[in-house]
Amino acid sequence: MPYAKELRIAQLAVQRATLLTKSVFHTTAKGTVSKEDHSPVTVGDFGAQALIISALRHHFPDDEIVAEEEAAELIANKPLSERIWSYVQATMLEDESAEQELGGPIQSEQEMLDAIDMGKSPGGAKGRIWAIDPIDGTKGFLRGGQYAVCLALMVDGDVKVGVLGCPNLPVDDSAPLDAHAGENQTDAEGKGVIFSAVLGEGATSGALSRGALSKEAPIHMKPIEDITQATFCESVESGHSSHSDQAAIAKLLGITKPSVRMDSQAKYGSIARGAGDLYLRLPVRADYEEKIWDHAAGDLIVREAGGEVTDVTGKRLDFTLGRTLKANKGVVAAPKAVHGKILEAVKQVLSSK
Ligand SMILES: Nc1ncnc2c1ncn2[C@@H]1O[C@H](COP(=O)(O)O)[C@@H](OP(=O)(O)O)[C@H]1O
Ligand SMILES: [Mg+2]
Ligand SMILES: [Mg+2]
Ligand SMILES: [Mg+2]
Repeated sequence: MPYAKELRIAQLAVQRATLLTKSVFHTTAKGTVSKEDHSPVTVGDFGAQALIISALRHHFPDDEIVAEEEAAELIANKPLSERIWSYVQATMLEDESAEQELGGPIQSEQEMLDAIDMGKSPGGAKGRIWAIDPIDGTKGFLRGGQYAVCLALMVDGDVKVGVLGCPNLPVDDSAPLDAHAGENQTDAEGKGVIFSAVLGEGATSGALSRGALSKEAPIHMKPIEDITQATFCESVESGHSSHSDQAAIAKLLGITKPSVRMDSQAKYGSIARGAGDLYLRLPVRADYEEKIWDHAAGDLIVREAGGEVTDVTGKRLDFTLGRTLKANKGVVAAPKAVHGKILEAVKQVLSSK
């Protein structure tokens, strides 16, 4: 299979990073600080990013990396840096050979800070570029809701590999779609799923494990016979996508079921495995540029599962333009057969505003 090594390393790296986020979640002080745009970042985001970048550097030292977080804040905040370092040191895959495969532990706090700062590539249309969102849905993570550790490889601006680690989603692809699923379930009861895709090779899901990778199975979007019976997913945060526009679109399509609100790219994973049907992300602000790390893995996983992903104008998401999706507005993801119909409703709602 093409990109077999990249896929395996990405899956192991995502799996290890989720272990760190889970241990941070179980402490009361998550080291939350507010970034310049007033969004939160935690010990979990920084630590997960350090661990993923260290694994990528070990195997693919010449690849570029576009990652969400940077170390500037930590250089000025030594206690926070030390806390992250203690989690990074303590996190390893329980399977020793898998841990070794990732290149072993980061050697020092400084090396950790350096790793965090290796994600500053401007991105673009040329070469091999990894996109990392160490915790997507940080607000969901803090609430005990959904979040995802996200990693994608782009080659010449085309997403080739995508991996999403979703520690709070049920493993079972046929479990009913429920935004609160993870909240009442333990890991032993089957919580934690990893979604993956390689371009042209399909999409899969498997159990997130604490060690070696688990067995995976192919996933597919659910064919929709009757759009009025569809379930659509949207963000929890009304500041990230327009709940009112999404409700108007659903109404126009005759959808009566309430939306399922969940944070993060767990939405892409959920529709890719047929637990939900549609994902609508209508812009709230005309000037917001979606970040590539918020979409690269999910876009590929949904397309490989039989879906179509475009923006609200019907254009494919364009990952060639740098760290943001400058040429796109919003996201409309649906099974291929009905995407055109959904898009018509989106356009109609937007043009009547
Ligand atoms: N005004 C806005 N419009 C759209 N997305 C936004 C936004 N402000 C922040 N976001 C992004 O929304 C992501 C979460 O998506 P969702 O709403 O689907 O859970 C955040 O990722 P992080 O949590 O990684 O920062 C952040 O990048
Ligand atoms: Mg963020
Ligand atoms: Mg994100
Ligand atoms: Mg994030």
